Amino acid sequence: MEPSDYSKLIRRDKVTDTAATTFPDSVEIPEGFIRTDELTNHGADEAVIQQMKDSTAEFFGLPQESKNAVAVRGGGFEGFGHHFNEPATDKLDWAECLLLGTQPVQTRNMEFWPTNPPTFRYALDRYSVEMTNLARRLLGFMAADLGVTPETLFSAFSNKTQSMGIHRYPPCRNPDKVLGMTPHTDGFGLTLLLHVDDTPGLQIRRGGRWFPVHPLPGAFVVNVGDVLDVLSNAAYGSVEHRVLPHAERSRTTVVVFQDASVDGMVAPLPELLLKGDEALYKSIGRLDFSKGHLRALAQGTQFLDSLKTSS
Ligand SMILES: O=C(O)CCC(=O)C(=O)O
Ligand SMILES: [Fe+2]
Repeated sequence: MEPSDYSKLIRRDKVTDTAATTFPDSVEIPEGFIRTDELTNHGADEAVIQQMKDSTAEFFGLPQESKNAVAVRGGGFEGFGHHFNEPATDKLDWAECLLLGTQPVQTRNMEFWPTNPPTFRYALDRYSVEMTNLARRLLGFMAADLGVTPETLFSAFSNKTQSMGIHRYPPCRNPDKVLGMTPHTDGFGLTLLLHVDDTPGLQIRRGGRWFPVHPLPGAFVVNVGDVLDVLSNAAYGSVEHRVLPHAERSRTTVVVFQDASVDGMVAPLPELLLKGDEALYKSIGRLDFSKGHLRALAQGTQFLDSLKTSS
């Protein structure tokens, strides 16, 4: 793998359009939305990725009662079902989703890990490790870009929670009437999104407008979450995104969230502040951060705004 390929992702200035996107040349790719469209040699094992895709597609193809074997229970997050329906709008997102905690290994709730298809658990386990490693490679380049030691970012991310959202958005004849996923920013460190098929649907908001992110074969979409936004002291901004359903085709994605914190806190990296940077965010405990993030989502507000030191 060529380091230069990774460093391309980290650029925060103008990134020129590639064939796979619909960003007009004049539009800057949003800060912090570090896309891996040129990065087909990301170093993750293709066989593992393929098995993850195949198992995912097989799982969603099963009859409803099979999928409900791992249905979400009570007020819990993990399991299969309809998550993310916005109480404020009373609208159900046009999606089915399997949510799982995948790392650290000892925190896994295996009752939510499907045994059908029989390859799924194995695929999930191997994919989980590949994504931990891919994130680590990205973090190495981010550290260089931020001017901090790699260990600073590695330790912020190591042994933290990794979770997966495995989504299927069925086709919808009235795509303008519903959303596949409500606008939000991700409430973790780093998000690694794999398109299982080539159906478009993901959009990001920039300057009040929505821009489509088209799937590119063999590439990951890498999204900065709110936690990394704070850790990087706003060098990498998280970006609001949403999913629109497609009129004729279903769309399936596997989304991995790598969490991060420093001594249980979400705060600008001390090493950045030691260099003399002014903290742009207040520090907050990891749990309070989650609560605030969820509350803001329900209210349709931006949680990070409330953490800005200038506000
Ligand atoms: O499926 C997608 O394209 C996006 C999913 C997403 O934004 C999420 O799981 O947070
Ligand atoms: Fe998201």
